[in-house]
Amino acid sequence: MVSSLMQAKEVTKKYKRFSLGPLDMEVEPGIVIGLIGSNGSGKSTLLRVLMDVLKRDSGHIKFFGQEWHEDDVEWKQKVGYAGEILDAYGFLTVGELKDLISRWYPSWSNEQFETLVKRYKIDLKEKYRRCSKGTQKKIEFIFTLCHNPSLLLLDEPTAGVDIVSQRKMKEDLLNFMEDGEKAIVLATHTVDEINSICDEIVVLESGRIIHSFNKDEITENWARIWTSDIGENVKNHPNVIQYYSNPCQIVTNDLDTLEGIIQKEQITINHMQRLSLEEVLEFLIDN
Ligand SMILES: Nc1ncnc2c1ncn2[C@@H]1O[C@H](COP(=O)(O)OP(=O)(O)OP(=O)(O)O)[C@@H](O)[C@H]1O
Repeated sequence: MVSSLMQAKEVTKKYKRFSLGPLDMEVEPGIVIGLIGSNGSGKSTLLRVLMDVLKRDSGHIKFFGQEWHEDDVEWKQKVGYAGEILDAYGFLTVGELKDLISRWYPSWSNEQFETLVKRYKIDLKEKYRRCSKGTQKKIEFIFTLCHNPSLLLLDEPTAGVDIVSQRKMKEDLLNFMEDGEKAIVLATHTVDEINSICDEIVVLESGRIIHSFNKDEITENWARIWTSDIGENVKNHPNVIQYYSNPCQIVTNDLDTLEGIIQKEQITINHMQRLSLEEVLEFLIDN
């Protein structure tokens, strides 16, 4: 088993008014990474650069332990990428698209394709461009799964998808992860997806990774504490994310450390509550 399915080092991409990176990222087997950030923070650009759909300006990217030559296709055949790249083939029916795409993958499974087409109720005779946005998302999702990839890079795969299909997609992603050797990078704005699928969370802001956390660590360490008072040492502590003075309330990203500091300052803790994942994500994206 390779120790790293994808490794990016010092990767950059510059547009006229936006720069991605320099950025390091590693994807290990068995891990689902939720890539989050406000609109325009660079999530799609990052996935496109990783997939070589968009040429990077500098940096190194390895897939499956190797730095591939740009003409090599072997690594691309082991990665499932959903990033709205099928629009150019919109004049084809879904069935014709499948004929085209399947030829490119030696490990393509028609059986799995047929199962998923039934599961998501896709009409193979419909032209791709005539499919609704949500249906196009489902079709792209199906294509990413049918060639037995080891790594999925998914750009908001459930955006615009009906709730029943969203649930099915979540189930399919959890099944995909079952053998513990695969991985997913999932750009998403959906807290429920992060909650139910992701193990790690990477936060992008203005093209840079500003946080990278294990999800369980977040929910253990972030808390809101109501106190009798707030001294300067507490206010200025690096683990205090926000405070209010009336009534005294502190938001921290390290509960153990803050409890120690508060005790040392002889301040009384009146009440304490762990933050929900949603609240923490709002702080991470907003600050
Ligand atoms: N072809 C392009 N030319 C110039 N700038 C671009 C191009 N494509 C994207 N950008 C800019 O790059 C920045 C990042 O865009 P990107 O689509 O990667 O963000 P995102 O985090 O995926 O956003 P969202 O959550 O809205 O999908 C934006 O400021 C966008 O305007």
